Amino acid sequence: MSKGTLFDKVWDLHTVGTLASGQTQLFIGLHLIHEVTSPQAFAMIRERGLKVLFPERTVATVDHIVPTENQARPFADTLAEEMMQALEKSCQEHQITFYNVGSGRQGIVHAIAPELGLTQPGMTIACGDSHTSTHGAFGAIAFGIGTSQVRDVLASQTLALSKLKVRRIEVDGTLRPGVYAKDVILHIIRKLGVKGGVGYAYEYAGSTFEQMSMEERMTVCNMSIEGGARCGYINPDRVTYDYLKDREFAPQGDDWEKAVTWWDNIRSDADAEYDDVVVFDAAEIPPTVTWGITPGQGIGVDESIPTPDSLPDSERAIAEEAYRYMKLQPGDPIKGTKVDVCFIGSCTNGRLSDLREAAKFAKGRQVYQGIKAFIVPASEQIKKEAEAEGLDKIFVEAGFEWRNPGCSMCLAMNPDKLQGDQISASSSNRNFKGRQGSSEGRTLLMSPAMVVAAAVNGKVSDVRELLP
Ligand SMILES: CC(C)[C@H](C(=O)O)[C@@H](O)C(=O)O
Repeated sequence: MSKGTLFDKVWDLHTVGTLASGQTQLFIGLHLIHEVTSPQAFAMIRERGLKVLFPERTVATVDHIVPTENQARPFADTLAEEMMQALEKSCQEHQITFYNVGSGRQGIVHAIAPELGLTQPGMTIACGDSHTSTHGAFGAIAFGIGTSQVRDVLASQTLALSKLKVRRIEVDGTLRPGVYAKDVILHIIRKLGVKGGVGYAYEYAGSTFEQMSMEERMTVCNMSIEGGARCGYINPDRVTYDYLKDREFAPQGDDWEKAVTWWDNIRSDADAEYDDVVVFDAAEIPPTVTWGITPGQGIGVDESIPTPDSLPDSERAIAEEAYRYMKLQPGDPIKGTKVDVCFIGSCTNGRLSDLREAAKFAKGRQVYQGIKAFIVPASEQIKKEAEAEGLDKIFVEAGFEWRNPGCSMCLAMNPDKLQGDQISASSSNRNFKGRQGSSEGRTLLMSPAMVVAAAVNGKVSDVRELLP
């Protein structure tokens, strides 16, 4: 095996050859598909009379368009119903495993592949979805692709790609109470910028990530793309193996031990060389909230919205645009900003540990009058497990709605949308203009615990004040 970073090793091991363009033809071990970016890819396959080369390496589910309330078919939204039917038909035609609504395994694609044990260290994983970087939490090289690349993977199980540089992002120390994985990644993006990672894979290393659970690691890797990095990963370790052991598609019996030995070998070597290294101190990371229209416009909950003169030249224009769109004043504290809607869910923060943490703060409290607050588990399995623990009851008693799994109001391709210029406290990953279903809707990104704090106070609040 070659020496170097995990990225280098996995890349080399999956290289089929070098193309005339100079790009690498890279073998993709696991291909995940959903209803939004696959229909045209299948149409192109049909037009060219091609077939899916390795149907057993593609797994499908439906997530973006699924209603979280009334899931009766046909869906009321005809476009959603068409996408659903197209996926059902294509999967049947090409013998692709499809985890449909009600299968017990449906959910956001980035939640179900790990929970089924499909996502494993050392793999190359692609999906027509930018948040595919999530799977890097397992030490896989996983990235989002466009529809024509979905076609390429279906037809050839390979992609034409240029190799990325690797930046090691080291965070050391213990997070302070009320500070979560979400705050870590929002802080990294705040410091390195939304374009800082362009051309890089991010390797997250250091004791802070080592102490994190797999679900927390997924939250971090998930938002790599929001920092401009096509993929982000964490070297596999005991935490990774404990999570994977005995999952349905994880190696079993003798194969398990062989796999662990192999996974240990693909970790970055201690003397690996990086194109860049950045170091952060965990103790300096505050509960973070975005105030603007990019995930890089984040501040500590007790900070004020930055004034133009406090910003570097390169950030002023986007800040001006953000003040206008968000209807927020530079210099004002973010704490106390009134919110209308509170959303907990998404591939970033809709997992069981997120719901458990949110429930701790919701227990015995009440959603503030007039606030719409709802919880969307990321998968059917998460929903079932949460219900078995009684988390749904805690939320409902506190005044939250308890919904069915899907991407929901992260991007509002289903009926869950903001109205007019409503402002949301959201555990999702993007605060772009119009992201949550209304062309004037405003999004404040934060951790699930911070969303609960906003829900019970009706305004942006510091979750540390709710700590026991
Ligand atoms: C629909 C899909 C192409 C899109 C993405 O790639 O990220 C979506 O998941 C998102 O989060 O905006």
